[in-house]
Amino acid sequence: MSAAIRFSNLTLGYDRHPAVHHLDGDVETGALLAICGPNGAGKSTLLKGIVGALSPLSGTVSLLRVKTREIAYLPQAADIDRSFPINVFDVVAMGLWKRRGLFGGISGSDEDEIQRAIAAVGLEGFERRTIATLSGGQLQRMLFARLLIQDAAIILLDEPFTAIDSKTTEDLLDLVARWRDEKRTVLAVLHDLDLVRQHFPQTLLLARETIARGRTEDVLTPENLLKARSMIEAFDRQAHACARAA
Ligand SMILES: Nc1ncnc2c1ncn2[C@@H]1O[C@H](COP(=O)(O)OP(=O)(O)OP(=O)(O)O)[C@@H](O)[C@H]1O
Repeated sequence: MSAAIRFSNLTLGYDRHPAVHHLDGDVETGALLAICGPNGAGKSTLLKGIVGALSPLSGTVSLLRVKTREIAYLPQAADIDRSFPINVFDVVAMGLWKRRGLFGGISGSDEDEIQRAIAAVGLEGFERRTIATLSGGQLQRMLFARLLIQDAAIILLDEPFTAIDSKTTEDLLDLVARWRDEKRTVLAVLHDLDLVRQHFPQTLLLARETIARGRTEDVLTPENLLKARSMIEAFDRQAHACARAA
């Protein structure tokens, strides 16, 4: 298997304060990789680095044989402005713009594709509903329909199943399995370790730096999880000490 993403001594952060340190290694094409770790471990920061929303403080993240526009990214639900007056059909249609260009227009066959994606996530009949009127689960289904339309080689999901009921989670996990069968590379930030163990063969455990990566059953051991938690707690204590000294 060839690599899709390569990290080389990658450090990412904000205002020159590192949040992810010295990350090395490859993500294989077609991998189904969970990114786990305590709050503040740098998981979302890593996705932002991969998608190019955050430039490295040092080191590199390289996309191999894939262009940035071939990445689809689902941010945390909290990052989405639900007051924006737009309906479900138009949000899903936005998944096309990287393929068609901003002023490309939507053809009849595009409309069919959008309709199929809406049906695939179980939202038929919701096309003209504004996003403010959707439940949390319906909103997430809509965003998965947009990911389907993007037809991306690499798919990044940031806490896709948080606050989503078990039926919706199962339906969306079926789409993730479909992407795996299509040999797309999927990276998902997840907190539910049982779900990771059941559905994600590979895991990267982060605590600002790599604690472990590889087969999920080898990574999510009590020892590694304890180590990750202690590293984050030690870092937080340091940060408080610094703040007091300042
Ligand atoms: N925009 C930002 N500006 C400054 N610091 C930030 C910013 N976003 C995140 N951070 C900091 O970077 C660190 C890593 O945050 P990140 O959101 O990547 O963690 P996470 O592992 O995704 O956490 P969670 O599980 O809570 O979502 C944290 O200390 C956080 O406070």
